[in-house]
Order: sequence, then C-alpha cells, then structure tokens
Amino acid sequence: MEEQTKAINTTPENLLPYDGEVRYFGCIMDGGQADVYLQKLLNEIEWRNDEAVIFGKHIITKRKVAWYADGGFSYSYSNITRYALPWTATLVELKAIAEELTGVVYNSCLLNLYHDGDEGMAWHSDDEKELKKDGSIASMSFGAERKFALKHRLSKEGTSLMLQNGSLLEMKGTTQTYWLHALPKSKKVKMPRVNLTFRQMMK
Ligand SMILES: O=C(O)CCC(=O)C(=O)O
Ligand SMILES: [Fe+2]
Repeated sequence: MEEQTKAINTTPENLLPYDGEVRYFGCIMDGGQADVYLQKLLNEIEWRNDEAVIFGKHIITKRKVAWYADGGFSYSYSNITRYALPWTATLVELKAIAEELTGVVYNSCLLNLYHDGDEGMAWHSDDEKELKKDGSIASMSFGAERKFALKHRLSKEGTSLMLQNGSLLEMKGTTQTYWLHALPKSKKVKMPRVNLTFRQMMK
C-alpha cells in the first residue's frame, strides 16, 4: 500500500447526541487509491441481486449484494440459507485498514453495489441476532458520494452526513438498538457506489 500523504483523523467525534456512537473517520486513503479499490471491487466481487419476501411477494432488488466471511458462516432468511464466500486478497487488505482504525476485529463483510442514485437502502437497523450485541460495524465507501441518514426510533431526532469516496464510518454501542439508518435515493447521482460493512458475527 502507498504511504498516506494526508493525516487521518483517528479520533473522530460521536455524531449521535445520545443512545449510540457513530464516528466518521472521513477519507482514509487518497482519491486515486480509492478509485483503484472501486474498480477491483466492481470486477472481483461475486455480485448478485438480493432476493427478499416482502408482504408475501418475492422481490429481487436492483441493488447488488455479496457476503464474505471467515470459513463456515451461513445465514438464513426467508427460507434461504446463504453461505459466506471466502475472503479475497482485496477484502483482506480493506478489513485490515478498518481494524487498524477502529481497534476491532471483524469476521464478516456485507457488500452493497448501488449502480446509481435510483438505488438506495430503506430505514433499518442492523440488529440481527447473528450479530454481536452492541458490537461495531465499520462501513467503507467507494465511488459516488452518497448521503447517509440516521433517525432515532423514539424521539425521531435525525442527522445525516455525506459518505465520501475512500471513507470510513463506524457504528457501535447501542446505535442499532435506538437508531435507524438509511441511504436515501438521489436523482443527482449518476455513478456507482460500493459500500462494505465489516461486521462482528457470533461464532
Ligand atoms: O450503503 C450504506 O452506506 C449503508 C449500508 C447498510 O446500511 C447495510 O448494509 O446494512
Ligand atoms: Fe445497515
């Protein structure tokens, strides 16, 4: 890896006023390096359309997904069992960068490919029982800059920020219990974005 030219903010402030911790490290690599990673991820990842059952209807999302993890992990939903793919060299590199900055070791990664601003992610929290309770999620972004929104479940208080190319965001503590997050659609965005969320799954 090339040497960093700009200093990374290794102790970013908490963006949430209460009930959780969300920290934005900003860009953790230069733009050229981020562009190289974007191309590698677009080409190397086994992207597939996500399937889900919503209101009894079987739907296939426009957004593409992939799931990589330590050996042996599987995950079931809507009567489908998915097996994790083994880490690629690129993902091992990116996982090491996330772990170095957050001080947490991750054992799985969910990847999302949004082809343009017509694709997004609805309000949700990542509170599946398979995930370590109050654990850390490290979210790395490549490609088009997109808005990331957070909303408290009870008070409805909200905040948002732009996730830049080559940036890192960490969510931890009680964030997934009390806050929802979303990636709103945007007519202005014409370029793809790849997002990686490194997660701590229960063994
Ligand atoms: O694309 C993003 O920044 C958010 C992804 C996300 O929330 C998720 O995969 O659970
Ligand atoms: Fe999420």
